[in-house]
Amino acid sequence: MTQILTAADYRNPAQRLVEPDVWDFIEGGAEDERTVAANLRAFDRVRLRPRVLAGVSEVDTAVSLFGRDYATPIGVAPTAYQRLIDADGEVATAKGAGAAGALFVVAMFASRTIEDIAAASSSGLWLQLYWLRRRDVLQSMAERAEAAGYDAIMLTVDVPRMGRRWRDVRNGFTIGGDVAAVNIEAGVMAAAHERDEGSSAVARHTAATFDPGLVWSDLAWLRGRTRLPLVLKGILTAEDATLAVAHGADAIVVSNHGGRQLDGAVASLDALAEVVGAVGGAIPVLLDGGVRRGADALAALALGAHMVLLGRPPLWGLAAGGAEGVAGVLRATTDELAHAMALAGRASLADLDRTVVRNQPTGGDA
Ligand SMILES: Cc1cc2nc3c(=O)[nH]c(=O)nc-3n(C[C@H](O)[C@H](O)[C@H](O)COP(=O)(O)O)c2cc1C
Ligand SMILES: O=C(O)C(=O)c1ccccc1
Repeated sequence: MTQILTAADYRNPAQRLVEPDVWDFIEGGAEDERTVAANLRAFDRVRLRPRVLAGVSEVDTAVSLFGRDYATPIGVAPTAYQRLIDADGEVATAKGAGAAGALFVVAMFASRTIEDIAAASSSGLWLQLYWLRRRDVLQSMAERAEAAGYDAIMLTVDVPRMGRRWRDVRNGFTIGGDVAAVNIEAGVMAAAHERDEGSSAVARHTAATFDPGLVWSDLAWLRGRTRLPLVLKGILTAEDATLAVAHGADAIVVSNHGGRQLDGAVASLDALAEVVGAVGGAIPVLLDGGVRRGADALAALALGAHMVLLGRPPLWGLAAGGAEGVAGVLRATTDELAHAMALAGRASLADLDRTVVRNQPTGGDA
């Protein structure tokens, strides 16, 4: 029995506790999973430049965003169907994130209601949406989020179609039993639940319900239907970062969807500098993909991220220990961040800048 000291320590217990096909759904990525690997490798390449005699008796990881204070800049990325791995699902995740003082982004395909999750939360919540053909469903979900006290809408823009996740196809993966996307009318979802050789449940979701015709000018429609800040998730280039700012995004997330969409896409960390450069401080930039330890968060924050989000690690925590496990993952990584900040001679997040990270000789994922 390994002691649980780090976020990664939740991974093996989690794998033992979930069904193999659910494990593959969580861990898997698109096609050859090269971008999954690249996200992790990019952090492994980072080398830090510690400063000394910097007075680090108090180290502060507090950050605020959209008017809300957080104890940590490490939050929980949106992941669908959390009841696949815990009976309480997103309600447990909300409790865990709240206990750690962390942001939790609730997925459109959550398996608990927007309102039940809000009732369990003591921290900031955002609601993630995909661009559905049924815009009335988008509008009503945005309205429900606003009424339930969510702080922002996050529109995921890197899924015009679902990435090909061969593990799920080979497993004939389906979402079933008593797990469902309870915030979306059953009629909208019907096609997603039919079994089909050569496809997977998640691929059928997109084919049946997502609108791949989404273009920049469509964003004004959503903008006009919610007072909440609008965050775009899935930006990897300076060009799109510039367009996001021009079209009124309130924040963007540098993300390749955890390597689950375009296999071969650039690692999130490797895309961060060009995106931050293009945004030029106009709006906050967040990052997800491959953040596993506090030092990873430190590197991303130093390169200009305002917050980082964890996708798979909170699911390991949720599977292994419910709300406590989610809080454990967030606390372990936040504690590592504070520790790394002290040893790097930077006592607050405001002290983190590019001088924390040594320039990479190759400058990318070579
Ligand atoms: C099981 C699983 C389900 C996901 N579901 C969604 C989703 O519904 N919406 C979304 O925008 N991103 C989704 N993502 C992507 C995550 O939000 C995030 O971008 C990614 O997991 C970050 O990478 P990491 O897992 O390496 O931390 C999902 C990721 C996983 C692993
Ligand atoms: O976005 C994802 O990665 C994902 O796995 C998913 C699954 C079901 C519905 C929507 C997204």
